[in-house]
Amino acid sequence: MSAVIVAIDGPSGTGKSSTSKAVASELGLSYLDTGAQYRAITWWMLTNGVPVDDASAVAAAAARPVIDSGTDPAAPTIAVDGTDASGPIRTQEVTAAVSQVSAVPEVRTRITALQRSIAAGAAGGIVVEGRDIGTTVLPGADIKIFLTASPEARASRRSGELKGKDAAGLSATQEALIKRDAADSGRKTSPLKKADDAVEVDTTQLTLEQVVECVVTLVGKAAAAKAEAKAGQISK
Ligand SMILES: Nc1ncnc2c1ncn2[C@@H]1O[C@H](COP(=O)(O)OP(=O)(O)O)[C@@H](O)[C@H]1O
Ligand SMILES: Nc1ccn([C@@H]2O[C@H](COP(=O)(O)OP(=O)(O)O)[C@@H](O)[C@H]2O)c(=O)n1
Repeated sequence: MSAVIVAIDGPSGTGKSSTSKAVASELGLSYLDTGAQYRAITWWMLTNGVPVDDASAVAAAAARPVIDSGTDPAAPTIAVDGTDASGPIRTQEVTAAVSQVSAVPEVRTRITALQRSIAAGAAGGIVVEGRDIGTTVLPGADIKIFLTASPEARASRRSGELKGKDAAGLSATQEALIKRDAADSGRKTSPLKKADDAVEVDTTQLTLEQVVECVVTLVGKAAAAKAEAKAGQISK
């Protein structure tokens, strides 16, 4: 597989992380979870007493945390100021605050620059998943995929992850998910949006294996087209 850049976007619970990791592992590509980076900066704001509902306070602090993402799809990592943050970034407190923090333009500028430099450094190619990868972060990606699924399917997947510990209940989980999607889609800077040239895959009725197979096929086609275009240029 040549060094393809794959952008996978979509709302929460559509299968972005699971699909991206599996596709990257299967094709020998690096993997970047951009949601984990927004969660990491949000966790830093919360633990450092920055009021997350004050956009100017968040903007003023946006450059302070050092965020480091490991891009091995078999063992992705996220560290903040040298400390492993993979557990704390998944708490309900962070989930509830992340849309507010990620809407602040100074946060997006900083994290977008970090994402672009990680993608540029992935010599063997990379799968980058998030909300604005195809539209803003990597508009020149070799293949863009936009995953969707019904709100019911997404909520039941999220609830299933909590394995009986979904104290809030399925309908509250669905409500929180819809609220976060609305905030992510409605923000001014770089909202959650399908790129015009992205391929939309509705995963509601598909198993994870079927989604992975579909994406692997799409990436394979994009890689072949890229290799062919390159060969054409060389022979000219
Ligand atoms: N097609 C699918 N069918 C059923 N469950 C799925 C499917 N895709 C993902 N899942 C499960 O749904 C949950 C959320 O998936 P995840 O990849 O974290 O979504 P996202 O990154 O879009 O929020 C995970 O527990 C995952 O195993
Ligand atoms: N490229 C991205 C990725 C995530 N995000 C923000 O980060 C949050 C968490 O992303 P995530 O991918 O971890 O969310 P889940 O769908 O996995 O719960 C999103 O709700 C967005 O607010 C973003 O703004 N842009």
